[in-house]
Amino acid sequence: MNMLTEAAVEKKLMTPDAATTYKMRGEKVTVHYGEKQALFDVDLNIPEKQVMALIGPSGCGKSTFLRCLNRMNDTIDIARVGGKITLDGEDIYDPKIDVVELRARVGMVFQKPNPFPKSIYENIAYGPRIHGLTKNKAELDAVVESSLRKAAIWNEVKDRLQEPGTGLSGGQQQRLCIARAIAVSPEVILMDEPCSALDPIATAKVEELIDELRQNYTIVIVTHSMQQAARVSQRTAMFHIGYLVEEGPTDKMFTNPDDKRTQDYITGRFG
Ligand SMILES: Nc1ncnc2c1ncn2[C@@H]1O[C@H](COP(=O)(O)OP(=O)(O)OP(=O)(O)O)[C@@H](O)[C@H]1O
Repeated sequence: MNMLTEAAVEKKLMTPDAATTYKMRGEKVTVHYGEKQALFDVDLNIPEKQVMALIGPSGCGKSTFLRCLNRMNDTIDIARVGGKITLDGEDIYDPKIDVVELRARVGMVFQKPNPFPKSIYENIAYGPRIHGLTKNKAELDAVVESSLRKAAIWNEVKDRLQEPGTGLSGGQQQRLCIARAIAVSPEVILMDEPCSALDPIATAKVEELIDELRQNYTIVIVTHSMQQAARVSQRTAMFHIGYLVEEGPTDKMFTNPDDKRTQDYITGRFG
């Protein structure tokens, strides 16, 4: 394939149109924390096998929206979610939905790497074991290895699988947490500022990994770094005080946004 064709194919992949498959759809999503409303009628669809960045000033509702996508807000007593969110067309707030299974399909990686206080091996093996994904030790070993390979950390840990996960560097711990999310074969991976606790070298590795992962997974990432959003995402959604301001191809959002608030935010005028 020549360069031009490759670029055209890439562009097509990156530009959702009528043929785009949306992995998740959010329709009129609202969230209240007690009396306080944190999200107002957010309509936002998540294209399959792309990276979508959620940006906006502190407190605008990015993490709140992210947490709606795998019902993590259910764990906050005062949170109430309204509207509709679907995964492959299925309403994830339907009472029939098994939330544990949903969170395996829509995995999450947090701001601060949070490995279990167990061995590197156990950190990865735990999920497949409780979800009954493997039949025996050999299969479990294979899942552990392939998850660590997909998270680009296998070579660094293969000789120390029985050592504690908490003994790794911050960047390694975050890739371990990504491997742990991958181990239960998710379809979507949610990342809430996954690099904010990492140094620039570890950040670069995680960003490289995110770029590789989008071949197989749908990724939604909350980030405060405009550079990071520009580097890793194909689509960007801008939030402001609980509202979705606009959403579009990352290139366009960073060069020619429709809304002045986006322009102001990406040029550092507020936030
Ligand atoms: N557990 C909670 N209880 C009460 N209010 C909350 C809770 N979590 C978030 N909020 C409020 O909801 C609003 C949106 O918060 P959220 O954390 O989603 O914003 P954010 O854009 O992710 O912010 P940041 O960039 O600072 O992480 C804020 O006003 C926040 O104070």
